[in-house]
Amino acid sequence: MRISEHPDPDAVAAAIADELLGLLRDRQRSDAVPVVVLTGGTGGARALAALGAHPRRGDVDWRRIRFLWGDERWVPAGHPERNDRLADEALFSRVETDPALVHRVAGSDAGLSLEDAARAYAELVAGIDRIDVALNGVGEDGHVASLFPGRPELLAGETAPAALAIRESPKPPPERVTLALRSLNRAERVWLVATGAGKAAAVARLRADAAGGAGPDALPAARVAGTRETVLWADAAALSGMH
Ligand SMILES: O=C(O)[C@H](O)[C@@H](O)[C@H](O)[C@H](O)COP(=O)(O)O
Repeated sequence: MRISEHPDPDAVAAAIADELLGLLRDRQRSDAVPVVVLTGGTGGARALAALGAHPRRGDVDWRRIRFLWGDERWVPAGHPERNDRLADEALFSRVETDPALVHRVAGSDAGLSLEDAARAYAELVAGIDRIDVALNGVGEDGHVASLFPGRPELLAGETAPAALAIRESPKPPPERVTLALRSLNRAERVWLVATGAGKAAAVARLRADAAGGAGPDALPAARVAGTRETVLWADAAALSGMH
């Protein structure tokens, strides 16, 4: 795991936006349609805002980028608590995307059960053959997406569905759809985002878990790793737990 340390949360977001733009531009230069998995949370929101405000956002064709979400809250489409709403407000309002490539999880008002929505998303994700970057905010308990410590979803191995229904989430709202670990781990690059002193304990533990081989009892944030790279984007406060 590479650690990219920055002075504060805005500097972390700016650095992620810079690197992501460069990656998207390089992939499009080789005629690819890059695939990015977005995240919720304040870290994710700041990164999206930095992207949407980036002076070089015009260097990429946003209509030729495929977007997924690492997780989504089971609330109606357009609800303020939706993770895709963060992207709508911070980024998609500033660039032109192709809605057919923006893969939103069904809203709880779509007439599907939570399980059916998770199954539908799993089928969609299973059909995507390459994921370039998966952005993951890290929770204070070391969760990523809606994969929380000690939950059975973490034990679901390679035979698990690509996306899962989550009930009784310790982080409200209680019901969510999340990508499974194995889906996040298909990403070439897994980028973890953690800022603030509140994340210091989780960051210290995830670094130790990752260094120790990230067995089944490791934090969820330690169990995600890109096939090409894993980067922890953090500020000094979140990294303060190791000194
Ligand atoms: O749906 C969600 O809540 C997010 O996807 C979640 O995984 C988030 O990224 C972490 O909880 C970190 O959130 P903060 O960056 O706000 O601490």
